[in-house]
Amino acid sequence: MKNNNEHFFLEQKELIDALSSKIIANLEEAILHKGSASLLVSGGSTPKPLFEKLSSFDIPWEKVKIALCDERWIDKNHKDSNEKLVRDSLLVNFAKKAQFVSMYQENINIEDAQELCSDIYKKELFPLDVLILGMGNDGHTASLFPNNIKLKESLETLNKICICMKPDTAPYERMSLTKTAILSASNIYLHFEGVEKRNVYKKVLEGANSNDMPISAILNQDKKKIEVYYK
Ligand SMILES: O=C(O)[C@H](O)[C@@H](O)[C@H](O)[C@H](O)COP(=O)(O)O
Repeated sequence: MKNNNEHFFLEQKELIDALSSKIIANLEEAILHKGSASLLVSGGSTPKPLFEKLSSFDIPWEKVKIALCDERWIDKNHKDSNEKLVRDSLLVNFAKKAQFVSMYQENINIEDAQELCSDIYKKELFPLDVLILGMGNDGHTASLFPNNIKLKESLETLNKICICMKPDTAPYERMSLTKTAILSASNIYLHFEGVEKRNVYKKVLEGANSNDMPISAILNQDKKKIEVYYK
């Protein structure tokens, strides 16, 4: 693997302790240097314990803006909404004071919302300080899905920050950061757990095609070093 740093753990607790400490250190450094920080997180089931741990650190969260790498285009109160997950598990404890910047825009067609989301992210969150990606068993990351009609554009565009995609293999239309936007972040983490995902990761290390496994486009590049935390 090109530039990346791997951190393998046998226990979830060890992984969460190590990853959360790194993220908190990045946020504190950004706050020290710029007076504020942005933290971009992913949804799904893996990050919940990490979110809970992060929320327990007593840092100046009022100077931190939190947002999503990708969102399902459903009501904010829907059980599968990533915003709901973040509000319920990260914007609690000390992190209650952080500001959340929504990706989901109510009553707007997802196609029409691409530009609006890009503008909001540019104004509120850029430059991105810390970004955490997850990975699916099919090799998707954020909402960049394999063999999708919009995948090529999402991996190649240099101008767009947000792009919408309708996965063939997962429910709901999604809004996602593009590859360019993801790689613009100063500190990029990939967090995954379990044997199936370790097998996907192995295929990516062997050079899997990014059309089949979009995470390959993030890991197999020379622009940014990715910190990979896994068990
Ligand atoms: O909204 C989403 O679905 C995500 O942001 C997605 O990219 C996620 O990180 C992976 O699908 C892993 O999800 P799990 O942790 O549930 O396996």
